[in-house]
Amino acid sequence: MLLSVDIKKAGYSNDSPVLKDIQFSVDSGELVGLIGPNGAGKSSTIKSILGIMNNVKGNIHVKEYAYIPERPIFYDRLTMWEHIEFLFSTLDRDEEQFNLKAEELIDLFQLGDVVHHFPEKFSKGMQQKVMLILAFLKQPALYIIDEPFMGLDPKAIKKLLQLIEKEKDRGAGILMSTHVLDTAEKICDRFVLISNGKLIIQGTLDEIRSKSGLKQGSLFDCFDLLTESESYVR
Ligand SMILES: Nc1ncnc2c1ncn2[C@@H]1O[C@H](COP(=O)(O)OP(=O)(O)OP(=O)(O)O)[C@@H](O)[C@H]1O
Repeated sequence: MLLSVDIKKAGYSNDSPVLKDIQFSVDSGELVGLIGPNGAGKSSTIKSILGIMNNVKGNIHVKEYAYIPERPIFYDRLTMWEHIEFLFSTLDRDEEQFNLKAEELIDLFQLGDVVHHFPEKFSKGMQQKVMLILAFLKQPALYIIDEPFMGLDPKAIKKLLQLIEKEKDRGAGILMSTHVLDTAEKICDRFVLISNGKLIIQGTLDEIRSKSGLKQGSLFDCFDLLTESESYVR
């Protein structure tokens, strides 16, 4: 198991939890989609896993990971290549192979012309590509990816999906939060649906279809139905 989450309660302050009873796991070779409406608690779940949420009750076990945030963050005085060199200095890898892989990824995302520029000055999509390059260079056991599809152009998305497939074949696990349900439906092995800080349902698309009574439904149809009935319960 690369990630196991058992959150009893978590919140930004002690007295008002934003997450309650959230349990799921990610195994080797799996892509798990973390989905839910705005404000459902996806980012808070990810923050709890990263250990940056102060008030978490429960148990979270996580193997070595790379986190790809929705809003990229860089060292403002380092060029893109210096970020790559810095990453190398933290890993125990063969330099020649690492640099070859770096060049391959830079070419793949067509950032060769700006390799010695500061990512701070890049467009949002270019910044996201740099984050992806750094994460895929690290080759961790687990990837935690926060909404990768919003800033990337369609070609970059296709390349990202190919990289994800390769990493799954290597045995990596991936937890990915997203609102892009038609893409999620095609690529995720399982889904964890949260709403109002609670786990509504989890499983494969077929399991979610049968639990929601929509045998032919799309992920969006199931999501729509399940989050609607959730608000009736409240
Ligand atoms: N820094 C914060 N301080 C206090 N409350 C917060 C903070 N960030 C988020 N929240 C609250 O936690 C709840 C869950 O928000 P979260 O950001 O986890 O949702 P999300 O599912 O990631 O939403 P979105 O799809 O809009 O990104 C919301 O009620 C939100 O108001």
